[in-house]
Amino acid sequence: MVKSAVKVIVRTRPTANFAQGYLDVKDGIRAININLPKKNETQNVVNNQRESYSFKFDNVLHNSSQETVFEECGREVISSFIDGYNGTIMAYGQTGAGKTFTMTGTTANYKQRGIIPRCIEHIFQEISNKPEKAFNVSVTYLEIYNENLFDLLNNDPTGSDDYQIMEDAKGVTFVRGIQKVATTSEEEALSLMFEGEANRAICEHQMNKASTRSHCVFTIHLESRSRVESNGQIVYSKLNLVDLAGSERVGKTHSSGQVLKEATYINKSLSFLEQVVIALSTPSREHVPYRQSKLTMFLKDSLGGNCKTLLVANIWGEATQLDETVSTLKFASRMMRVSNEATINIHMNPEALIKKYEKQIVELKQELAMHDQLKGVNQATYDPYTEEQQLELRKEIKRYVRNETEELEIKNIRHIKEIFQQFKKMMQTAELEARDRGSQPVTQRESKSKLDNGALKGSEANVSGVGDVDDNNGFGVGAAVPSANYRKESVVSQTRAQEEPEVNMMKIEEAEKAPIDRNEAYELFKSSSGSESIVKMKEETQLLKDKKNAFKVLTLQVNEAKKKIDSTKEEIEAKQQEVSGQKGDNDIVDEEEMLLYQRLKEAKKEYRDSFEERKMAKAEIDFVSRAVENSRVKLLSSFEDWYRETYGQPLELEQSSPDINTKESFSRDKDEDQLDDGERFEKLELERIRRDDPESLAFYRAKKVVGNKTLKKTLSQKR
Ligand SMILES: Nc1ncnc2c1ncn2[C@@H]1O[C@H](COP(=O)(O)OP(=O)(O)OP(=O)(O)O)[C@@H](O)[C@H]1O
Repeated sequence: MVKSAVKVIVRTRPTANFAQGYLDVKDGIRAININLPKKNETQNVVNNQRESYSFKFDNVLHNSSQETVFEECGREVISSFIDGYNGTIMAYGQTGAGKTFTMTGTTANYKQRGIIPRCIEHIFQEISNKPEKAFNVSVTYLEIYNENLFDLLNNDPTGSDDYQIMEDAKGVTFVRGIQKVATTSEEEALSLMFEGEANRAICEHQMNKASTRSHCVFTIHLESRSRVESNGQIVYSKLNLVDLAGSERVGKTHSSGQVLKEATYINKSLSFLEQVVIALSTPSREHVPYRQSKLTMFLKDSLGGNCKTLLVANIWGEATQLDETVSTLKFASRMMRVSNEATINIHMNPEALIKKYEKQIVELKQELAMHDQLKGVNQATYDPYTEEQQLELRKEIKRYVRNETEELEIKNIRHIKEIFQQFKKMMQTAELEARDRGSQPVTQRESKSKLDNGALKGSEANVSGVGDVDDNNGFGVGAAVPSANYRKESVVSQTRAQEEPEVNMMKIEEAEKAPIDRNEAYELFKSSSGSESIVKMKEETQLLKDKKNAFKVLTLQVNEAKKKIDSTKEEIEAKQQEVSGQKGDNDIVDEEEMLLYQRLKEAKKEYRDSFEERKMAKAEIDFVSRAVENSRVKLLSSFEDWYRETYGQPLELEQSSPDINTKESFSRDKDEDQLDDGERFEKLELERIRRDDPESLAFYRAKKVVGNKTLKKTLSQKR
């Protein structure tokens, strides 16, 4: 068991107006001293307000880089998170102190990325260094605004009353209804972060709320199991990365209306967070008021107990912000008193549980047998009935139904269950036979035989005597008239409709037995359940082609306009030289030159317009390419599902994809000469990143994906 207190790190936002003399930041000795100016000095009023404060923290990061902050805050939490401990990193502080900068960073700049993208990067790195374990990573992104919950991974993040914070039997908190998205790579997880940020901005706009007024929690969920030991253990852990709402006090903001309402909610939830923290740091505590706010409910399993918690207190070291700085530091130092006992969250996997239960069952049976013996119930057994026992029981039931015996002797619960079981089987057999008889064509021979036997007389011909007892099969469907026994060879005529299903059945049976070559299977799939997807993908591919053609035309237009600009400029220059050669007439612009300027202006406008249009077209191409790629992946996975269902076995790995690409005649890796300008630029850019800064590749790719999605949203809103 690891014992740790909540770690508190103070980070200062760099400023040119640092409050020298009032604020003394000693990062070497991890302390901050504050000397407040006396407020009432000038009014000759006795000033009881404390003037100086001294705080000590786990660390003080003064004007530090994002990398240093991550090294101090993220590393340790991540490695214990990978080992199965929950972790929480929270950014606290007044609006503008740098909470979002600390947690997310600037999304436009890789070097300035914050704790969340760095955690994602390191988690996937650590995972790849542990081949002996299998990991599943998933992500949720929650926003709490005015005590309402919003799912930032939902493309319509306008909140829902269905979202509810719950707690499972093991005390793990979760939000019912929000999306938990599985991710297999750094790039995917980063895309989700960017998507959440984009949704947050959209939601902010739609609901007219500032992001600073809400709490945001990006949670990474991890599930790991050993690949080498079969101990059946699954280790679960979650890492909450929290960007808290601005902590400034309501009084200071002199607010009203919506702003006051928001401020009240924030102050309440932060104050409950503080109460929870104080309760947790009091050893004799009886009750911790988690349920007072959504934030504390959600963080319940991440503040006390099973968690490693870290608070980054962001301060803004300017003289005008001193009050807020004191308030932030007070909160931060109270947080340091919380003591956590972190434990690994181990759950058993279902197979291991089954083994455990089987063992328990054997032991319980042994105990029961002993119990029966002590009570003199010698025959009690708990194994299933044998075939002979079942047959014997069926005979007993028949005798009972025929009234040959008054009652069925009941021996024990197992016996009752078996009677019901057999009774059910007999009923099912009877029903099946009744159905068979109803659907059989009557052959001439059988009809004749019925007539011979006098079995069909007038209306009696329809009476089958359902419910009579059949000695062979339990409950019968009446007297076993010859026509009731279906024999294929005796059927004189069958309709085509009756024949066909049989032929098809044979085909399927054959197919199930012998899986065919992947390409043949793919052809079959294309003409059956895959046809719709193929059509959709073809349409998208065609659309992509059209967009690319349009893009080429626009590129030509841009180049034409550029040529026009250059040639007009040359003409103007020539004209100016010609004019300057003519004495005494150098300041006057003649009509020809005027026209040239006019032409230049028009060419420039043409250039700008087609350049903008081309930019838009490029973004659309990116978007449609992704749609095609998505359809390709979906098609592949539905082909795999179809193959598994049809042939009862999965498609071999080496069989899976390549032919689908070539068959649909589009490929992700094109030759250089097949690329258009935009694609060529993108390729060069990716090559540059790969060469100069390979670690940032996933970050850029993820940003591009989300950029496309946001564009899609924007386009669809425009329509
Ligand atoms: N350590 C830092 N280095 C450089 N710039 C910073 C730093 N901290 C904050 N900033 C800049 O200060 C501004 C405000 O920061 P940020 O938005 O992160 O504050 P915040 O506390 O999250 O505020 P809010 O509550 O409004 O979300 C941003 O422009 C951010 O880029």
